[in-house]
Amino acid sequence: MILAPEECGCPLIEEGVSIENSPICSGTLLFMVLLEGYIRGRCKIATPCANVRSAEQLDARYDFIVVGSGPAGAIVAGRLSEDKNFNVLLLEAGGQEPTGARIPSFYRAFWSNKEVDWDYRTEPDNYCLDQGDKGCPWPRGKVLGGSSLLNGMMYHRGHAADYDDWVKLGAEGWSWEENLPYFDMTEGNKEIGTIVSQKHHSSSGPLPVQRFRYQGPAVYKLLDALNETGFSIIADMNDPETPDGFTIAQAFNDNGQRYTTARAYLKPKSERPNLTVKLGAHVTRVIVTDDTATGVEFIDSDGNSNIVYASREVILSAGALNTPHILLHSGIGPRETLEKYNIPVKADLPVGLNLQNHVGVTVSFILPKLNDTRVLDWSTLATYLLNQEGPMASTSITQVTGLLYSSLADKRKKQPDLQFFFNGMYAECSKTGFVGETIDSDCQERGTNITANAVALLPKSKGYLTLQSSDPLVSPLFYPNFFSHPDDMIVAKDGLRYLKKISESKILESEYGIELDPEATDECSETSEDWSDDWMECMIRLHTDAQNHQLGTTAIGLVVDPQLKVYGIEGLRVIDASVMPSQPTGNPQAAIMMVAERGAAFIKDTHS
Ligand SMILES: Cc1cc2nc3c(=O)[nH]c(=O)nc-3n(C[C@H](O)[C@H](O)[C@H](O)COP(=O)(O)OP(=O)(O)OC[C@H]3O[C@@H](n4cnc5c(N)ncnc54)[C@H](O)[C@@H]3O)c2cc1C
Repeated sequence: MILAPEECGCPLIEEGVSIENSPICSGTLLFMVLLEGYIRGRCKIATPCANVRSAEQLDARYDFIVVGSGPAGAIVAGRLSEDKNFNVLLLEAGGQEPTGARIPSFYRAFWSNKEVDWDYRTEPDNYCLDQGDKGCPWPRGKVLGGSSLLNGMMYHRGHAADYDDWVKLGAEGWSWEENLPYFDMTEGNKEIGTIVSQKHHSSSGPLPVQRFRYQGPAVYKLLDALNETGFSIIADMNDPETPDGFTIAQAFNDNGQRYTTARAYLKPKSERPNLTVKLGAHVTRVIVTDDTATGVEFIDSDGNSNIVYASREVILSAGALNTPHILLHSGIGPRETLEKYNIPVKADLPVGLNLQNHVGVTVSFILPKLNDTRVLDWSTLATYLLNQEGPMASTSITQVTGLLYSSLADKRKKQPDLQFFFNGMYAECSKTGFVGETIDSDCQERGTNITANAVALLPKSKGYLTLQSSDPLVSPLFYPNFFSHPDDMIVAKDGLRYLKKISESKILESEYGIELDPEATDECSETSEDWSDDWMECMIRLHTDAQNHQLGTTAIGLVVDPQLKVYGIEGLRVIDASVMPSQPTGNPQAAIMMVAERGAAFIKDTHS
């Protein structure tokens, strides 16, 4: 490993998965090996003194056991351990945060890497047909920081009407006004007064939020094209006065790096002796004795089974796909499922049902007037290493997003039901680091490839997850039932009509010569006219965009009460995306963090 000649204050430990063999940049490439060494050797990026370390030994008993260190679990463990009287254990199945994941432009680099991604897939049905019969990919972080280590970092609180919908679904006390102070508790916005207003943001929370340090010409060209097409360009998608339009999103990042809740809320043991973090601890079940959760069972990284007890509460924050899995193996779930797998029933509850996710469609375009060359090279790397600036400090055109109304939306509610994303031109891979290296050497004439997504934010289709084995280490089965409600298809097609308009912009035509990518559209274009109704349906089935915003699997009112306590079981709460009764209309991490702050406050109120 090549170390920078800086003094870090703590030893630089080589840990966490490397980007060298990332599927985005397949093969071991000398340039990427060198880059990995440079990144790990930079104190400002590796921050060895601030990192949380995994405990070697555990006590037999803690006051609280929190399962999962994603956006929710890290906040719960962090907040509870602020009280010196509480002894808190945080168990996380995954390992240390890879240093490379801090680089915004590498945000896709760890997807499908089984060392940091649960790498789930839905059961095959009539969607995501471009995946063959493999279902839709659902990346999920299995690592300190959870899915906030794999995500696009966009900061969005959703709209007031989203939370009014929660109240209607039984989440008493969870209205927009009641949630606002908890949104504020998490957010450390660094652009108040410049990009966004104090009225809708807070600067006092521990999680830094701001635009990426780098935008670049492609981002501004795209915004010009959107403007030309007639869409509003807004400064802040969290401002209720400008609910629809396109913007450069603010994101969870600081000093040119991704910032996870684990990094913001969990402290090294030296700073917080009452907080113990154990990595590589895969929790298999909650131990329930006489209707009370008394501890958990987990398998450690050596494959040994362990039990650890909780004097006060067990809190499940393993995410919307894994929390219900743990509950089912603990005997909490639909009786029929539990009996099928000979799991003694502790509480007959609809765990795993009500699975919801945003869903839409991906369209690929080529830009023949733009050379198919890599953004990452020696000069980009040098800029990043010196000042954490340049293309590596951003997610390229992915930082642009938009919220619009479909034909089915009720505009009076100021709750846009379509979101748009763009992908491509990332500084994420290079073989040699030479300026001008082409991406696809067989097809240099083709031009740069980008994709755009239109996503339904209030889908009416609901799915479920269930067990496929009595072995808790075997993943559950996911049946999202995408587009089972016909309205969702109408909304997705409206989204495609917007994308058509955008792709016809004069700016995109004159600057880039934009056209549909025949490789990704031919299958539909052979049977129907481009952008016709049939073509759109074909595209939606083939190139389904199954988002990563799963929630609702242990919803308030169904499985937990409004204080997030599991019905019928003492000492057990769920605090993560699972409890959200319906979708926020936007990226959900900010809302999940709000849920975590509220959940931690409920626990403190109960036990202080
Ligand atoms: C690719 C991708 C892009 C996204 N982009 C955005 C975005 O730009 N903005 C946004 O707001 N949201 C985004 N999201 C969504 C957001 O990241 C998730 O909704 C959020 O991370 C969920 O938080 P959580 O705490 O509920 O669960 P998770 O983040 O999934 O965390 C759960 C944690 O629990 C651990 N765990 C699970 N099972 C066990 C077990 N049995 N034992 C021990 N530990 C366990 C996991 O390893 C994980 O660390 C994206 C998600 C993905 C995957």
